[in-house]
Amino acid sequence: MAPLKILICGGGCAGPSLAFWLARCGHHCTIVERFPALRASGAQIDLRAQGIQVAKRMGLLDVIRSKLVDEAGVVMVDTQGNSKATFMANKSGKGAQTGTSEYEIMRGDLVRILYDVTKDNVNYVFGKTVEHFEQDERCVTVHFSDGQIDTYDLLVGADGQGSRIRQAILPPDSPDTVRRLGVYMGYWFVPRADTDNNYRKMYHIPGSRMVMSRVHSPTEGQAYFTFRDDSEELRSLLRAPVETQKEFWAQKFQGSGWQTDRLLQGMKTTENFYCQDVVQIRTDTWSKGRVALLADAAHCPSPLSGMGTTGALVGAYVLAAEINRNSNNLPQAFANYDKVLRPFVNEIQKFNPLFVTLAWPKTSFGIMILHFIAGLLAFFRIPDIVARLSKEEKGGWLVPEYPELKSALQA
Ligand SMILES: Cc1cc2nc3c(=O)[nH]c(=O)nc-3n(C[C@H](O)[C@H](O)[C@H](O)COP(=O)(O)OP(=O)(O)OC[C@H]3O[C@@H](n4cnc5c(N)ncnc54)[C@H](O)[C@@H]3O)c2cc1C
Repeated sequence: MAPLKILICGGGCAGPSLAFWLARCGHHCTIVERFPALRASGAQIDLRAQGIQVAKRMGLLDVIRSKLVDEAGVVMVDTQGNSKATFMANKSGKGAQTGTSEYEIMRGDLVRILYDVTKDNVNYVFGKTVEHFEQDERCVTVHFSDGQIDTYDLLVGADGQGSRIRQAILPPDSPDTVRRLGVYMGYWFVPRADTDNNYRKMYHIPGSRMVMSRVHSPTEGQAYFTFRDDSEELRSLLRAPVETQKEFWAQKFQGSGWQTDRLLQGMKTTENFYCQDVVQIRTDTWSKGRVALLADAAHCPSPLSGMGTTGALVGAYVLAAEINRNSNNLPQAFANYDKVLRPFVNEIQKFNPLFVTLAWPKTSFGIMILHFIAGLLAFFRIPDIVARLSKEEKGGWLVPEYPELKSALQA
């Protein structure tokens, strides 16, 4: 079969994972990334469940292990920093992961790992994007932001939850694909304090607010500020200049106890600042003609799920295999991709809205109840026992075998 000429829009976690497999199968891949350089930023992400198996099949587990963040578990604290409940990571190698995965890694480190294993046989173009495209039964003609025009056998949108490729292929009357979960989140890096240890700290504040801190290096940590609000007005905050966004977080949390003021102080000078409306992407349309969507662009499960990166690695593996198997028949490739992956995606997107109400209590009384219940569960080690007795594979979905990908890797 003739190799395909493939354009992937987005050089985050999913785009390079897809190119990893396709390039090894002999296809010609170009990745266009809007950011002017490798966007190796972001906070701590985790690899879980079937994502660990795919990373293993990519031969990347050892290099990922060498970059893991040492996080022992999660502690809920009160205003004085006293522990109210502690949940340990399950590092026994048996059963399922708990809130802290065995594979916690900084997003920047994973992006760099994926870039390093693809840069020699994938063409990366930074500071450029797809302005628009048109397609017929023979090719996709892509118009780039620098005025260049080129044709490809296929185009993949791996451009994250706000995907412009998705917006271009979805039918105009398609139901709302962005499901807002009613939580806003801002996170940034802060200098590590002497009192910081390798536990993630979680501090609840009346007014449905919650702050988390974790550390990832001898000198640096991360602050996560979150609150529950499903009003529309705040959405414009995400489009405001960074200084306005910072002002917002400072006003909303200043003087709220525990270490919030120290973490807000760190925000003023941080170079790693990121804000988001917590959403899921749900759509029945993952492809149109010669254009397909991948990972967050197709099925972002939300950061609350801890499954975004796993979804990216697993989705890239399935899409690459189906494109490679059906390179003469792309509609078949995309239909198989949907059929094989959809049950896994349905599993990682399972979400009960009650979780948000319970996890961000509104009043001091609500926080007291949360601490009491969490304390009981932690005391009897219920999450730990449940995790050890559970299966890691989400929903029992097994990563499909594609022997040709394995052979391509060994070649
Ligand atoms: C800067 C950043 C920080 C993040 N931090 C966290 C975090 O701390 N915790 C967490 O759970 N998740 C985080 N995420 C999301 C997480 O990486 C993804 O949920 C997950 O890894 C799935 O990967 P993805 O490749 O689909 O999306 P992403 O990793 O979001 O990658 C999408 C890529 O596409 C690029 N892009 C977007 N639009 C265009 C365009 N029009 N043209 C070309 N390129 C485009 C983006 O710059 C990005 O490099 C972050 C994402 C980004 C971009």
